[in-house]
Amino acid sequence: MARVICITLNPALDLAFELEELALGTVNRPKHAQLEAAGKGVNVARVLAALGHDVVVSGFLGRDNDGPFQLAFKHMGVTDAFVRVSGETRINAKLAEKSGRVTDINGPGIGVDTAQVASLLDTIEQQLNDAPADAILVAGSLPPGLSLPAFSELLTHLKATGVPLWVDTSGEALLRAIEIAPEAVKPNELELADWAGSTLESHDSRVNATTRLYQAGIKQALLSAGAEGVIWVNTCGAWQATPPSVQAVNTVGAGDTFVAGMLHGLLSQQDKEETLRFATALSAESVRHVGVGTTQADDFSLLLQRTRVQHLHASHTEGTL
Ligand SMILES: Nc1ncnc2c1ncn2[C@@H]1O[C@H](COP(=O)(O)OP(=O)(O)O)[C@@H](O)[C@H]1O
Ligand SMILES: O=P(O)(O)OC[C@H]1O[C@](O)(COP(=O)(O)O)[C@@H](O)[C@@H]1O
Repeated sequence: MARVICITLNPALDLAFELEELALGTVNRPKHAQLEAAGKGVNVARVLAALGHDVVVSGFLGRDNDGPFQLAFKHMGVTDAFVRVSGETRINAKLAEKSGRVTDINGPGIGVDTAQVASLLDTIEQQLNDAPADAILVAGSLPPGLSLPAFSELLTHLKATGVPLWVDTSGEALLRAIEIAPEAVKPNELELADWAGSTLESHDSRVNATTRLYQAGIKQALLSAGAEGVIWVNTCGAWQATPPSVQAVNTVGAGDTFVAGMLHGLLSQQDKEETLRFATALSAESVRHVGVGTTQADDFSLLLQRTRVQHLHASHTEGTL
């Protein structure tokens, strides 16, 4: 069992709607709606805790609506080390259609100030004094008020603790994170396209971009591309994983499930291919329903068997690793 600190700087209550088809500019009446404490680090924590790890959740939470989060943390069995700030945590709408298409409406979130960022760092330091951690994850977008230089500074401090730092973010924050060279990053192909300087639609372009991420100093460079699967480049080489074909009902949380699966495998000292197979199968499991993936699904072993993992030919990364 590992101890992991999952930081969500901008958490959310996810309001998931299940619709036949989204009709713009009119009243939609979904068959099903669900409100759940979420945000990238919270979702990763949910999966890791279910897999038996000791998890601390932190970041910034609005004081005025933290009830659903407190309940969720209790249910998950994680330690709540969120810094409370005044106001309400955002609600993100997730509109899932029968076709599998999902429209995300992610609010800006509540503002934080310099003192609250300092308080977050103190909280993490306190957690590390209480007990060592095996990994720190920073996941999701930045809340208003947290500038890019302040984010870089935060990551620099976290990296300086010596605990392997994993980052999953997007936009300018991703570019800043790559500059800091954490242990691992896991963008999707749209999120990495800006940094890569081109779209990442082809397999070769994805392998090249992930290899470049590794060369930029990121020891575990991971790129996900939905149903197309994953590229992973690390010191031992490059791998590709292709998930089994599943009926996609709601893809929200797939990336978070994948990150949690990778952390689980690596922190449990599992073999690399086994780790990648597990994380990919678990993320494919997650898209069949609202929320994160579970190993409790009846057919999980079948999903594992149907996940293809390939050690890429040396020519893909020749002279680079
Ligand atoms: N339609 C799908 N079918 C099967 N697996 C999927 C599908 N969409 C996502 N996944 C799995 O979830 C992982 C993460 O999904 P992706 O959409 O790339 O991440 P993010 O949620 O961060 O955008 C993929 O690498 C894949 O293993
Ligand atoms: O912080 P951001 O980038 O707005 O993302 C937050 C959203 O991402 C999620 O964590 C889902 O992320 P993934 O689909 O990438 O796994 C939602 O729960 C949440 O609403």
